[in-house]
Amino acid sequence: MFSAVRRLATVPAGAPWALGKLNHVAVAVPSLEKSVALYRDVLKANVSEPQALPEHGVTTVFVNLGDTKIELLEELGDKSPIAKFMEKNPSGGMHHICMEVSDIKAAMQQVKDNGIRTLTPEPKIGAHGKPVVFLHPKDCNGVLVELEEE
Ligand SMILES: CC[C@@H](C(=O)O)C(=O)SCCNC(=O)CCNC(=O)[C@H](O)C(C)(C)COP(=O)(O)OP(=O)(O)OC[C@H]1O[C@@H](n2cnc3c(N)ncnc32)[C@H](O)[C@@H]1OP(=O)(O)O
Ligand SMILES: [Co+2]
Repeated sequence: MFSAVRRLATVPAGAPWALGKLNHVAVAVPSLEKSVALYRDVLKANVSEPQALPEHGVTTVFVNLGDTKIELLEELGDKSPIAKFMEKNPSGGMHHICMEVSDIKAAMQQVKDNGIRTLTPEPKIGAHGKPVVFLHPKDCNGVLVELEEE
């Protein structure tokens, strides 16, 4: 937590945690292969290898864009959290944004104190091996928000 705080926005005196940069914008897609062809072959972006994350019900590919990323998400398994979204948006669409926080438990407490629902009671380990939590889109202006501890 302490080394991360140095990289993040200045923590105001007395504040237990700080919001950092935009880590990624996630796009749910029907075919990772076709999306990778767009970003890697047409747009010439630096693109990671696919990573299957069965515990999250998705396979991810990261498009590296300097200091931030696009996360491409494809459904994995029969209980994928993006299944309904893909039914509603068969050609894909913007799925969530992910912002960094210096202390995820403190950030969760703060959002809960402000009536914002977290989608799990505890953080999970996300695609970068760091703790992540999602906030309900209905409490965040219609946007699904992921917080990642850095
Ligand atoms: C790889 C790990 C990690 C990382 O490290 O980066 C990831 O990013 S994993 C990504 C996939 N995982 C998740 O998205 C987990 C959190 N999401 C969920 O738990 C669910 O997707 C959800 C947000 C609770 C939605 O559940 P769902 O069953 O799809 O739909 P509902 O119909 O119950 O939705 C309720 C309501 O919310 C609207 N909605 C749903 N998804 C989104 C969205 N992505 N953006 C904005 N709004 C969304 C949905 O339309 C419903 O609204 P109404 O139709 O008005 O009722
Ligand atoms: Co994400």
